Amino acid sequence: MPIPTRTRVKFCGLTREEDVDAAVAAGADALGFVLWPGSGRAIDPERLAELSARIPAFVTRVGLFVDPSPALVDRCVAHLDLLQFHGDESPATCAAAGRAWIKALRMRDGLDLHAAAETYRGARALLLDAYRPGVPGGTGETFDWSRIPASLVKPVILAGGLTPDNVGEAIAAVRPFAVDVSGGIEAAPGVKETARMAAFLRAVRWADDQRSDP
Ligand SMILES: O=C(O)c1ccccc1N[C@@H]1O[C@H](COP(=O)(O)O)[C@@H](O)[C@H]1O
Repeated sequence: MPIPTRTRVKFCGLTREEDVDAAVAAGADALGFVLWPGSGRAIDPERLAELSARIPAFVTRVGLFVDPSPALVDRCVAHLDLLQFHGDESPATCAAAGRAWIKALRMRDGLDLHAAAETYRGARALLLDAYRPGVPGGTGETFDWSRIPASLVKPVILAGGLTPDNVGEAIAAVRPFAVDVSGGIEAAPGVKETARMAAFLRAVRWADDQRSDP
């Protein structure tokens, strides 16, 4: 797929009205809500409905799940534009709700991204995150970006330990379709910092301006 000249930005793990409003005002393309109860950033479907209702058109509302029950997805889906799966979900499970979806892959040794892109060909993109055994994501850790092949057939959303300080380098190295950040814009789990969100977006725009793609 063509490399975008503007890297899309998703802020994930929002739990507060003021952070949603600040993220939209700052210019985020997508906002993520963690619907996995094991996370310190988790919200329930009722809270999702409240926060999602504040988000204007053209900002994508993303729900993050880890091996969810069909009932949980059912209760959330009306408030979401896109589903993000971080567990061991099969392609059929990801597609079952009838919403657009993306699949998160943790970069454990031996992962074949070309094969995964084929397996999850129904995904709108692959989100690549760091691997820590026993933790489904959101670790705040980076991984070796040189492991990402340039020729993947799916758009890449780069995640894992991104911050305002390293996202420019990450974009230069990977040229992803989008970047996704949670811990790198937080004061505490689920509590975002407006200044860090703005700094992250500035760093992305600066990196985009440096690009010299054909
Ligand atoms: O944020 C969480 O708590 C979380 C829990 C389970 C799976 C994924 C989770 N977050 C996602 O992980 C990546 C990287 O996060 P970070 O920037 O390293 O903190 C990102 O996609 C988050 O949405």
